[in-house]
Amino acid sequence: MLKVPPHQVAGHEAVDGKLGPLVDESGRFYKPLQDDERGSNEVAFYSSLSTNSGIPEHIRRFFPTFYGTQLIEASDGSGLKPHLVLEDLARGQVNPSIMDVKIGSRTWAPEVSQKYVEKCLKKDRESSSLPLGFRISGLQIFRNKELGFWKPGKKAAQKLSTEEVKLVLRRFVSSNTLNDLDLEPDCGLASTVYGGSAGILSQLLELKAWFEDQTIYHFYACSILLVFEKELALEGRNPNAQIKLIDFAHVNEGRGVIDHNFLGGLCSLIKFVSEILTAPNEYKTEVSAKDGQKNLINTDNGVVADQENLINSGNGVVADQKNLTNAVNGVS
Ligand SMILES: Nc1ncnc2c1ncn2[C@@H]1O[C@H](COP(=O)(O)OP(=O)(O)OP(=O)(O)O)[C@@H](O)[C@H]1O
Ligand SMILES: O=P(O)(O)O[C@@H]1[C@H](O)[C@H](O)[C@@H](OP(=O)(O)O)[C@H](OP(=O)(O)O)[C@H]1O
Repeated sequence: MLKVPPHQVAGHEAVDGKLGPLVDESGRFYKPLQDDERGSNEVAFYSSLSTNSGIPEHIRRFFPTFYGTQLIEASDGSGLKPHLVLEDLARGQVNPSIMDVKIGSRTWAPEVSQKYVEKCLKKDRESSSLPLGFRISGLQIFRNKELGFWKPGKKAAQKLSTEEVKLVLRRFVSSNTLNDLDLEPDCGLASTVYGGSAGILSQLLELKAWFEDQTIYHFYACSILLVFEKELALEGRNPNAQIKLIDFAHVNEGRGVIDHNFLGGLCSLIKFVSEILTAPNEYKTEVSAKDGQKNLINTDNGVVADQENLINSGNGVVADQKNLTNAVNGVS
């Protein structure tokens, strides 16, 4: 039986009669091919990845397993449609915390139309993509069984300012239950999730080492998905923290040139994650130095003006505007 992915955090969604991905019980994720060249590009990328002997084995694990394409009933009722068949990265996870981080300060490939450049540039400007080289496309953070997930709307997630992105990266690995009384995230799970030889930082560094050398592909508008099971981390067990690259509709040939756009964004993400490990309390200092809530709320890109999207969190976690503002800013 195909169903809407229970843990999708960004991208096109199979809701309200729209076209989006589906999952089955055997652990497969079916992503519909978009009718334009984005669909064929993504198939071409996965096919090339499967056959390219230049990709080291330890790097292949950062990509979802690809099982080809299949005609299945599309979620929008339009009938049979070709779908990419991928490994479901949330399979077997009970309450996964997930963050989709779109890498690169520039999200369009060369030789696209001026209209498309303008569309992307607008989003890059309105998000942290330009200043940071990446943006959070969407996320969910498990709080606890009673409260469920903290899942801000996609639009609001994408408009987080630099300070808010730093806060959310801390919040992602915090063990406090993230309600409006939390003054700041405790980063209690940082060493288990971000740190250690199998942790997210170590994986990001491994990926970076490949990007410092590889000239096969240029990954425009591609994301790194960060996933882990918070409940396992809280129990002191291995939280299965992993990073995976997803969304290859805009991958181009590298033609002997390193992917400096992706590499720059990856280094920027690595820097923030490293800082959380070395100085988990630094955010507290920044907040007080900036007169706390007032300055953080009045961000220059209007995150808090987008309250409606944040409140409409899909699973009703954020109950009201006040909680939301506090949730985003980490202040009460
Ligand atoms: N293989 C996978 N397994 C589980 N979840 C996935 C997988 N691939 C993608 N997702 C989920 O779906 C979301 C969207 O994925 P993706 O970016 O590939 O779709 P998209 O519709 O092309 O997105 P966009 O509109 O941003 O281009 C991700 O944020 C993630 O939550
Ligand atoms: O992140 P959001 O707000 O969901 O917005 C989507 C996101 O920017 C995708 O990257 C984009 O697809 P491309 O990158 O492939 O252009 C898609 O365009 P679309 O609506 O034209 O499919 C947008 O709707």
